Amino acid sequence: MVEKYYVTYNQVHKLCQEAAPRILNDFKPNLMIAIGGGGYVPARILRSFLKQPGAPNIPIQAIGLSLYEQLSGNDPVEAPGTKVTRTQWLDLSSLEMSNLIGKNVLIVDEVDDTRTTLEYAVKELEKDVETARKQQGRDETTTFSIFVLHNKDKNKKGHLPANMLDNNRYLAAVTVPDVWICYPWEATDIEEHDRLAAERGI
Ligand SMILES: O=P(O)(O)OC[C@H]1O[C@H](OP(=O)(O)OP(=O)(O)O)[C@H](O)[C@@H]1O
Ligand SMILES: Nc1nc2[nH]cnc2c(=O)[nH]1
Repeated sequence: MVEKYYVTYNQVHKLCQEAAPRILNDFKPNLMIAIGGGGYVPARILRSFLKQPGAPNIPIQAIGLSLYEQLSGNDPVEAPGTKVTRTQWLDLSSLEMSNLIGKNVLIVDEVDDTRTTLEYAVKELEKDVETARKQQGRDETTTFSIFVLHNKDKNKKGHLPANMLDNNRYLAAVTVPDVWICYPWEATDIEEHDRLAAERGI
């Protein structure tokens, strides 16, 4: 049986709060790309902590990527599928893509497990932005950084660009062992979830 860690909304909120100064100082994001569904809530919480007086909110764009499938009816633990499925992507022909050119883009997800999803997101976004940049004849560099709530300390199947890791453009709020993390937005009984978090949270 895989060990489960229960995380509360409060903990997620505080992890975003604690990470925000480093993100502002080092990544200086102009916009966030949340990987749905798990990246949406942290991205929205983070936006409030990244807000600078007098400046507008940092926009959040969304992509939907799915790799995991539920193992059995009521067990929250899921198994990785064989390929990443795009359930939502940026519109390549629209402002969405040209908005990324020359910007500091922060990719947000809740968990880095096998790293397959993040590898896919970074590769595909870099490729599409480069295509848009060339099409528009622009000469600006787009810089991607990553924020996740939890990174699992394990051998990764997926890989991130060396310059992203070398330049510290990857931030995990917490590094955890290879356990299954249960997030509050997945709970169907939040009171029970919070009870379990109090008993055996991180
Ligand atoms: O590092 P990896 O092994 O790729 O796993 C991480 C991904 O798995 C989860 O997504 P999931 O496929 O469950 O989709 P969901 O967010 O819509 O639930 C999670 O939200 C990450 O995106
Ligand atoms: N909820 C959840 N989703 C995941 N996707 C990959 N690993 C995990 C995990 O530990 N918890």
